[in-house]
Amino acid sequence: MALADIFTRPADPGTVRPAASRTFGSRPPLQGEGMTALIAWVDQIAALTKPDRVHWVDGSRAENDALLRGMVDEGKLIKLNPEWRPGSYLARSHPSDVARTEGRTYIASERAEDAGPTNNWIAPSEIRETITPLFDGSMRGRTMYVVPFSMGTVGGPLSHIGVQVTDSGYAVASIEIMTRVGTDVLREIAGGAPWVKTVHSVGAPLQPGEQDAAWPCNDEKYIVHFPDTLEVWSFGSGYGGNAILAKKCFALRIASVIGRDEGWLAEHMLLIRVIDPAGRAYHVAAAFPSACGKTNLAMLRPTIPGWRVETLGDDIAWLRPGDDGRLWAINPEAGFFGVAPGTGESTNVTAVETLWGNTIFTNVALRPDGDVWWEGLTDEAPAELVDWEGNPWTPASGRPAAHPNSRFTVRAAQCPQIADDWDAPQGVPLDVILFGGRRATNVPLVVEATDWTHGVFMGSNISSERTAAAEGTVGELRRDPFAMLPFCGYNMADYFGHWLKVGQKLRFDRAPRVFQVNWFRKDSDGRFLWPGFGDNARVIDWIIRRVDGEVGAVDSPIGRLPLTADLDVDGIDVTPSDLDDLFAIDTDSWLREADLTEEFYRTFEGRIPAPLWAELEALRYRLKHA
Ligand SMILES: Nc1nc2c(ncn2[C@@H]2O[C@H](COP(=O)(O)OP(=O)(O)OP(=O)(O)O)[C@@H](O)[C@H]2O)c(=O)[nH]1
Ligand SMILES: O=C([O-])CC(=O)C(=O)O
Ligand SMILES: [Mn+2]
Repeated sequence: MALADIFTRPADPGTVRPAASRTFGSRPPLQGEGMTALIAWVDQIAALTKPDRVHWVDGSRAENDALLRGMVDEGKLIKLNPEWRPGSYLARSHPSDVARTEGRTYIASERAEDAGPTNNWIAPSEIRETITPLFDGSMRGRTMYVVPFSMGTVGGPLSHIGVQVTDSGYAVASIEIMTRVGTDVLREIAGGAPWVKTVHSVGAPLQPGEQDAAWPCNDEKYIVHFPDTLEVWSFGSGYGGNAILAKKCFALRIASVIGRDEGWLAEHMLLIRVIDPAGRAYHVAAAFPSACGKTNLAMLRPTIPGWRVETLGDDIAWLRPGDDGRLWAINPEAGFFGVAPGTGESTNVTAVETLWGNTIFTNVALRPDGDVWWEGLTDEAPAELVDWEGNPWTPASGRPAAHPNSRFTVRAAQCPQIADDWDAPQGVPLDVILFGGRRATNVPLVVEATDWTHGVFMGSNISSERTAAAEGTVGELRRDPFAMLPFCGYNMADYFGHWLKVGQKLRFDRAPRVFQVNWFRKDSDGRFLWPGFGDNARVIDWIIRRVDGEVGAVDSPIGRLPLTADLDVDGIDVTPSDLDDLFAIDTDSWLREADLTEEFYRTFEGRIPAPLWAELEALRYRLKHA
């Protein structure tokens, strides 16, 4: 018996895994117009990509086990020692395929102005001419998997369905963790539910008898979105956001366009329920750029007594105004694709506990005992490791053992503090929205927006230092409005306008309150001024007390700041002078930021909504007259 058979997955309240009852991988005998259209589309893609086999994925345990076992046999996954990490695997990507490739990511809307200046626009006909020959025969020698998935509970009022065809077993296994996969989704499609078409090929056809690579991919990469026809075509990469098309491609880029047309918002946000010492519950959504702390805040363990956080989502939230004038949110995903480095007992113990088993790790280091390791998991590195590229490693090697963008993929239901109702179809009503980024200077620990429009202005101005989550120079400051710069599927000026419009649908006294936070401010020696992680609960505490009207605030040119006495810093190493530095507002720097905002707004050639220009002028006025 294979090890994979011994270690069964724990009961998972998030999904019902159906039994594999019919011929393995064959198309289920469902009828209906929707099914006919799906079959025709699958046939068409197969005719183009020419796989050896087509496998319809049913999401069953048996199927998943067979897939993973096959990948181990082919050398594509390393099975971890089940004594330490049951049901878990390590994948090592090609060194050229370790992050999203934003330069190769396109929005192919009919009109260039619909994509806007922040996206790589390309004409649909032109890019189809470029990529069709690449997909022609691209799956030769491989299996083409047909993966029906739902974002949000199957059939839920905020949910949306997609189908990914892919020639990557790694992508299939990841989608099975990150979304709800199965025949119940096909039943929805058969019954006429609309669905998004997503096509993925690693772009590495095999000649008969040719030995496959451990991580097949292609130097040429194209991640192309067609918002007008609700399609995604991704070629050449097997990595996360490039290959799990349900995630950034569908649930953000395509969904943002659907949301624009239907009156809701698809956002790069974590989602939590915060419970105060009196037992009152509040819902908080927070938008931070990639690798800026969403997963960490989503799994927060407050260091202040009496407070509790329940996890609802760690990366994506879909927000919709309800009939009650509140803004309702769901997490459309079913798993976490989290950054490994920096995840440890002292920073995010919840994540460490979530990863006990049933996890796919990508590009972390391997221990001699068959478990995994990455920088920050423990204070001290093991004496001997195999690094993410498969080479021997010791602490003296002078390079990281795990890739800085190495990741874990694990089901949400495995998180020890997941909310019981995390997949409730109607979602939760939001009390607070946070915007944040990684800023060594200028941006205070927390500042409150005066109203919705000011909050939208704040969101449109988020900038952050670049991280390893995408290609580019780490540390360089870039503007990342709403943490959506790489993920908004349409013109960002229109997107800002859409945010203003959504605000008008909310009852003014029930709209979420908006705050900007920055856990990453440093002193002149480059030391973080704020301890972060579990102590971020202290900032949340202040925010919740603001929402309840229990504490006042100080008006500043950029928004409302806490009165120093109201921020609970009992028992942490934050001096009064640190606090001054955390909240210092340098007028000249902010005036320069305002100039940069103007420069940024001007790139949209007249499309920025007037209320945001008014906010900018008001900010300048306040700064000059402070
Ligand atoms: N100094 C400091 N670092 C933090 C804090 N929260 C998170 N980090 C670090 O920031 C990095 C990324 O954190 P994540 O929570 O994985 O970021 P994310 O926003 O979920 O990233 P994506 O999955 O790429 O969207 C990790 O190395 C964390 O250790 C904090 O409060 N303070
Ligand atoms: O999409 C990815 O590859 C990883 C991710 O979550 C991000 O970059 O925000
Ligand atoms: Mn994350």
